[in-house]
Amino acid sequence: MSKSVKVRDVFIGEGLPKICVSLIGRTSLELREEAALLKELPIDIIEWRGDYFSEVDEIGSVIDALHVIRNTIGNIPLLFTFRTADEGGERQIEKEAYFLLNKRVVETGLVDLLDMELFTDEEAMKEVIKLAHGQQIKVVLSNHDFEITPSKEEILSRLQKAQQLGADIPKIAVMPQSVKDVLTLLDATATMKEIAADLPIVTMAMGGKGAVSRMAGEIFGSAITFAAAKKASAPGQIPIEELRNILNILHKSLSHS
Ligand SMILES: O=C1C[C@@](O)(C(=O)O)C[C@@H](O)[C@@H]1O
Repeated sequence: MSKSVKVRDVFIGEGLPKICVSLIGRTSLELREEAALLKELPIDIIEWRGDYFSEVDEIGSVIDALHVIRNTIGNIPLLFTFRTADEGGERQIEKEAYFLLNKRVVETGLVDLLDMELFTDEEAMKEVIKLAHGQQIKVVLSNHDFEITPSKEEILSRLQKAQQLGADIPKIAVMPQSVKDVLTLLDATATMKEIAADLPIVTMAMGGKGAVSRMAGEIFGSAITFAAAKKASAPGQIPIEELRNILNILHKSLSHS
């Protein structure tokens, strides 16, 4: 039985995969409007994609925007992510600025989860993880491959590396070039679930071919699925209401088996 991760009232890794939707506003005003919209939808977690924010270089503006988001979304768990251009994000950032931003966000205590990219400076990353854990913030260590799907062994080794570095939730997103690649991702997910049974993991194959991986997490072992509100934050995301229905259908089938 795998251990779940509790953020506010949400148990990640138990029951249905949790639906996460990204805030991708460029200004504080846009973020407020988006957050108000998301609050009314059947979602479990909100991700703020800080790399979309036009004032992300100004720590003060980031903190102000965080207050706006937190005040708007109430008790919904908030994940902060700065996705670098190297891994499919909106902009590039110096390593030092990346860690400083993540540290400052953690220090506010306004977020519940923090995403950091796996392939970066490990010492600096460990320091932020320690800081986050001191604030009861859970850490997602992620990796994105927008070109290909690595081998099963490589996917497993990346997820395990995330686990060894102290992730509460290891995550990987890959791009399938074929249907077999989707199977590779699902196979790696199911295997990781068996060998790392005490941690929830998050996996997805992006693009149209990979969409099934965003629906079938409860079967194969992925604990969070990212859905699209008005605009997707990655290729292949499914609209929230449709995804919710599919998750419910698969959940029912599993409880009958
Ligand atoms: O890492 C992820 C997953 C994602 O890339 C996806 O494929 O749904 C979407 C991103 O916003 C998020 O940070």
